[in-house]
Amino acid sequence: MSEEETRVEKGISLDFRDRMSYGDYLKLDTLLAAQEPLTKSHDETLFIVIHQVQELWLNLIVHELELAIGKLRSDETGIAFKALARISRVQEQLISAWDVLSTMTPSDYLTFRNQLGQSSGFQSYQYRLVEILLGARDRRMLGPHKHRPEIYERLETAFHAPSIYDEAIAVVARAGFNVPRDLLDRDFSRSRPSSEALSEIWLAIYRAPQKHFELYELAEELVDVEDHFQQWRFRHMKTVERIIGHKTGTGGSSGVGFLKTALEKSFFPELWEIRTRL
Ligand code: HEM
Ligand SMILES: N[C@@H](CC(=O)c1ccccc1NC=O)C(=O)O
Repeated sequence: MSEEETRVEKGISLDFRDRMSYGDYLKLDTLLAAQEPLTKSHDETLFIVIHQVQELWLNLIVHELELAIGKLRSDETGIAFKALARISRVQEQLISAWDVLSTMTPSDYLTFRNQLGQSSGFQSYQYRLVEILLGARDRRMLGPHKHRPEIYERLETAFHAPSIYDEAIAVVARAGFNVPRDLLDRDFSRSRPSSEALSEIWLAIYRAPQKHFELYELAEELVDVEDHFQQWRFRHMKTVERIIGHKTGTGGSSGVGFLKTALEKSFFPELWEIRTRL
């Protein structure tokens, strides 16, 4: 073994020129060149970084959700649980990022808000994809992505496929519960009303957790993810109120009023509804 090879083996190579380096591997030049404020406003850098960090975490959430959906389908529930637990931890990061953005005051934001034109969070396709993978089925939300065919197709594909909740319900059916056929064989692109039959099944699982431990754990992992999702929505709404009050949004909505109505949406209604009845 040459002297250089021995050094590499010990992890102390001194010659980095033609080897993979930290910056190359992480594409840091690209990553750190991606903060290009449109104004000289000091706080615009914070605004850009917060959004970029959120999009990076959303990317990981999509990656983990797609894994979890596939693993539930093949009854590898342990791997799906691990992915769902990781998603919850990532969501904690997303939620605490609002604390950083809250250091921006209304007057700070108004120094560059005009430059944002009509762009808004409505155009975050990763956020929309996460909602769709969790089970949201509101076709109107695809509209802002029509001009980007590849992204639109990805959203459409997820829109027509079973969500994580649809797959969880199929796991429950395969475990022997009498899930109505119309919940299993259905047009997954349609939202469905809350199902009393499904609530009864979750009630049975929650009343005998030891007997159905895997399903009970699955349900609680899902509740954790929705709980965190709602916390994110709430912190977004409150941060927006704190920064722009009740001004209308750049995306054309009423602003805070719209964000408050989004708080009423639930991905897994039966899992929340049964809690009163236990
Ligand atoms: C100063 C900070 C922010 C303000 C004032 C703000 C304001 C708004 C408003 C008013 C809306 C409604 C759409 C509209 O009419 O514009 C909206 C939607 C949205 N915003 Fe923000 N936002 C801020 C920061 C963020 C950040 C950091 C993210 C993270 C990626 C984000 C993601 C979203 C998403 C995903 C939506 C769509 C929500 C839905 O359809 O339910 N926003 N935002
Ligand atoms: N909707 C915001 C603008 C906004 O927040 C925004 C603009 C451009 C890129 C990302 C944004 N963030 C999320 O809504 C506003 O009405 O001030």
